[in-house]
Amino acid sequence: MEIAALLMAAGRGSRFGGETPKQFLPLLGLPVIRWAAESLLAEGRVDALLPVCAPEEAPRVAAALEGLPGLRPPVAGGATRRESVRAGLEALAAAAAPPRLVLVHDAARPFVPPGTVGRLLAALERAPGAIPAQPVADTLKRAEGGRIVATVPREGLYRAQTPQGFRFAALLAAHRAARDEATDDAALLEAAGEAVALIPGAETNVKITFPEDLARVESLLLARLIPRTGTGFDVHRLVEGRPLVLCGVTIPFPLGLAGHSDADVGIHALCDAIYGALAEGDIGRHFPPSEARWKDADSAAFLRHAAARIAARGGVLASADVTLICERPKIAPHAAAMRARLAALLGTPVERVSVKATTTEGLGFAGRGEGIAAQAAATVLLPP
Ligand SMILES: Nc1ccn([C@@H]2O[C@H](COP(=O)(O)OP(=O)(O)OP(=O)(O)O)[C@@H](O)[C@H]2O)c(=O)n1
Ligand SMILES: C[C@](O)(CO)[C@H](O)COP(=O)(O)O
Repeated sequence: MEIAALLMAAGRGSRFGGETPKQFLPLLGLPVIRWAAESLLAEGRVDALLPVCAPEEAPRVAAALEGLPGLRPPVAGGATRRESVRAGLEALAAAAAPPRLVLVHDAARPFVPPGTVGRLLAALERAPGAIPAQPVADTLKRAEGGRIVATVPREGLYRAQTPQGFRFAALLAAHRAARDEATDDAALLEAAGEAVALIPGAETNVKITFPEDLARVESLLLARLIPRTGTGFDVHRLVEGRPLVLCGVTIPFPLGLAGHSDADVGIHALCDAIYGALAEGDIGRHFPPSEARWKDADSAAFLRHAAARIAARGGVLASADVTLICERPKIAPHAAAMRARLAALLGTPVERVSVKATTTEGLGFAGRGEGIAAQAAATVLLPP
């Protein structure tokens, strides 16, 4: 194996707070750690990805990283970041073929700027260690008891980021020799008297430390996403002896809609709009009417699937708008409940969901009360 990467995820996120460690929180629908891993692997240079996490988090890490190329089973971390990295390095050292180079990346840094890994690997041809870093731009003060005691010259000062890259043997030796704590791995190589090169860092390579960092990263990612819009249209016939289910809400009415599933035209049109925005076919492709298991099915399952497809593509639903077309029943009294139900199924704030209705002025099949139609539009923000 040439290049391995340790993905550090054993921290508790005490400065961030909350029940769930920050690296597992959702960021536009995907866990932070998934963004970190995908952006680390995006340049296609890493042969093995070794997550390091608390033992009880192993199932959560495996689920979050499922399907990524080169993924290895998680290694148990320690009480400090240094101990966790050491555990990961020892696991690599015990492998049949230890790597020549190793990258160490924080799972709490979800956005590795493109080109970073290539620049690190190139720098490792000249030095045993290399890290991305940003020059300090603010004036630095040292303070005691809330009072400034000195202004620290900022010339030559940098803020260290990850991923950090190392020749594996050099980093392993530095960790094995380390006696003191260190907040990054470069510090251990420096202490061992080894050269560590700098490559340009980026302001977008944020480490999520405090809650406001998550909001900052979310807006950075949103700015990179591309809006894609899809439309959907569906019609079902009104018949006796069936419940009337529209946009996930059962409405008292003497007739119901006929169909293979529960024939919820609103949800069907919205699913098609979402699949259209994703360019992933239509509802019939995902849930063929030829399959008996969808007979009388609750269409809620179809909409949950469409929402899961958005998340799987790393996207987010920006808006969903459904128009029901019928003379009767009147939709307005039920529109709020329908919006709430659709939003719950989509896992999205209700403000992003709209349900409205129109008649056809008595014209056509809808005007004659033979059936109900629905049209929908959905806009999804997707990574490029
Ligand atoms: N014992 C530890 C501590 C930290 N980390 C990882 O190292 C990265 C950077 O650490 P930091 O931001 O300090 O995370 P936490 O230790 O979780 O945060 P805090 O210090 O606020 O508790 C994170 O991805 C974190 O999961 C780790 O693997 N093992
Ligand atoms: C490794 C690191 O992300 C480089 O900036 C940072 O040092 C981690 O430090 P923390 O104190 O554990 O947040």
